[in-house]
Amino acid sequence: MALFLINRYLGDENDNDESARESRSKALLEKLQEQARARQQQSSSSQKEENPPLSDQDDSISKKRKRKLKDQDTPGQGQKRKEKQKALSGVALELEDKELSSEEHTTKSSLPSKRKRGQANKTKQIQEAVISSSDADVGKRAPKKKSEKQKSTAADKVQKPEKENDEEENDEAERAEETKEQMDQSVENSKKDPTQTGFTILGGFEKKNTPKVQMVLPEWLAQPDVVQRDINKNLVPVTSIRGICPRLLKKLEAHGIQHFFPVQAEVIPAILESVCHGLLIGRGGYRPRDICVSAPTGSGKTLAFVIPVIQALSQRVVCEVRALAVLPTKELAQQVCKVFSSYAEGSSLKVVMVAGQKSFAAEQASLLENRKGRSRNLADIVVATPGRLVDHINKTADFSLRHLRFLIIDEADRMIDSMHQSWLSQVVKAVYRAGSGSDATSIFRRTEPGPITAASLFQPQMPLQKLLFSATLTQNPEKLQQLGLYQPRLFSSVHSRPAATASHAAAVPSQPQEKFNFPQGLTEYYVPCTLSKKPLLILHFILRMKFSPVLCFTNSREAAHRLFLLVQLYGGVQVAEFSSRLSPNERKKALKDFEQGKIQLLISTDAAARGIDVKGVKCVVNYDAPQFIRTYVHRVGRTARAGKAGLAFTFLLGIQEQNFLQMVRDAGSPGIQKQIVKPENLKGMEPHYQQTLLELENVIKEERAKKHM
Ligand SMILES: Nc1ncnc2c1ncn2[C@@H]1O[C@H](COP(=O)(O)OP(=O)(O)OP(=O)(O)O)[C@@H](O)[C@H]1O
Repeated sequence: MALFLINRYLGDENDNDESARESRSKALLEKLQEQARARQQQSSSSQKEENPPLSDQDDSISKKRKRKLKDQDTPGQGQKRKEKQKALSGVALELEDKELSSEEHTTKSSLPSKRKRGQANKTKQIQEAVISSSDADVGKRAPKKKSEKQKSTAADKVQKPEKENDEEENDEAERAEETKEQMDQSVENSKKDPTQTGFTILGGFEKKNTPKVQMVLPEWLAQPDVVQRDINKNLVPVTSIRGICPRLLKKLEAHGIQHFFPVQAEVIPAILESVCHGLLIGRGGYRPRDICVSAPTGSGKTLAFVIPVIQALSQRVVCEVRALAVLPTKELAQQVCKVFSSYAEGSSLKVVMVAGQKSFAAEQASLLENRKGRSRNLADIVVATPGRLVDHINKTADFSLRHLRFLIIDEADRMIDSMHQSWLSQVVKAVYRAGSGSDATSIFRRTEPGPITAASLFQPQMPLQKLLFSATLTQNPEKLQQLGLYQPRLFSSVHSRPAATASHAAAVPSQPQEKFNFPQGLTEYYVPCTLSKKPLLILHFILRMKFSPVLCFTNSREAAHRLFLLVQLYGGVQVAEFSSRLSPNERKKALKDFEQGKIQLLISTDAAARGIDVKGVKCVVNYDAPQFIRTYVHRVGRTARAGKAGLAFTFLLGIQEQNFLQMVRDAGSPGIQKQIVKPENLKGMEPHYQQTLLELENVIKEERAKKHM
């Protein structure tokens, strides 16, 4: 093979006379060897002088390689190899000389050491090429590894036996290891003294204790007007609140209300005060402050806005939309509309609901009437869900909010979460939209409030006052900021958080656990259980413990439906479900039946978790543990309302216990107790329950089949 290469170099590869070619080659070889040896001696002595470490390295590598190959060779092969290597060294040097002479023109200026290093490397490459081909001759070529294929060094272009590759890889690894050690050392040194290496190390790998960002609450959030939690001990006679007309007092009496609850006693006077000089301006001639209320579930927040709004609007002359209450669900809108209507009864005020309970056209007809080509407003107070409200703003011609004085946002934290629907910005736009005709030129024309100047105070403006209510109002200023509140005033029964204000600069830890208030009459329990025993437990609560009516919450409508079917099949319990599976009318009927005591167990999704006021619910069961504390607060708040007593049970799987209990305690629960239901108490129900499970499978199959038909 070596001879073939020489021949090829000499341009004789097509020569067919094998013996002649060989003798010519041998003669040439000997001649070349002579020359090469002389030159090699000359060059190696000068190389050693100039660059000893590199040549030493190369030498040691080639020595190692030779030793290894020698070990692998058979005696005959060894002899052959020696001959070939001899020949090769001569040829290689001849080649080098040729290449170098052409290179010399271009690289004369380069350093001699570089040139010699290049020579040595080339020699090595050619040697390797010849050695590998000789190995191939003796049938020792190993298949190339995938990873090796990817390497694109010059040596790789020539195939190498695997062992040789391995050796090179080892050498590479050794060199890489050394380089790494050197780098590590330099990093260490530079850490101690950056000037030593000349490099500045950016960033640090060690963990630093960065001080936490402290959240500072705005003053109005940190220092609220305190609302007493205990309803029963802080009742205020209705007659002691000034500004409520006799008609309203009579209405209150008719509803059996002689005393205001604490939240009502605080908030009603505050709202009435903002309209004491009429609807145009607030106290002292200034724009009234917005009001935020955070008070426990069932503490009477609805009347806290219904009474003052009706009182404020009772003097109005022309019917225009002056109050708008926005609620997250149809059921809640219906409930609030009912309260407004009952207290507006007997006055000239009109209350209209736009929540999708009726057709769009029917809602339009209840908002406006057309008389002799002129449309007339029919609503003073509109109670709406955000979606339907936006539809009317955009699609109902002449539906105007230009006279809106009160914007009530009930379940405010939930409504903030639905801000992405941009309903609030649409409402605000509609409020300040320029009217037509006399409206546009009127001195009472509304413009969006800007900075207070002499000119802005000169023109009286109808202010838009926002009233926010929730049992779990967020204290996150960023979230509240989305509502664009004007000098807000907070009424809150939550005062367990450390008070901090920008002016006092007292810090509150960032991301603090929000605290909520639980109704005073509520007793909380958790029941450890397994997944399969949950249905038995709920049956046990109603059939054995005689808890009724029970409002039971699941985490999905599918779970609610399955449990409903199971209890129905088991028998002996008046049960209904309440979820988005049902039509609005079916849901309305379920709630009504439950309230009237026709239903013992109402199985619901979180659709009924907020705001729903069903009188007489003695017990709430969290069949599925709620994932969020707000959901828990609202669910358990369906009982223990208006200062009454109530029980809340949460079924907990072993895996849920720790996290759930921690979450409830952190939120400020007065205490959740463990309630164990012994397995023997459920045993008697099990055979029938197993039977029911089999029936349930068939019923579900039938339902599915019907659905796919
Ligand atoms: N002053 C009062 N005296 C007696 N009962 C009252 C009084 N005020 C309100 N209630 C009754 O208390 C119950 C709860 O009131 P309401 O629904 O307004 O509570 P809430 O604070 O809005 O609760 P939630 O946060 O769950 O919506 C209602 O049934 C209501 O009729």
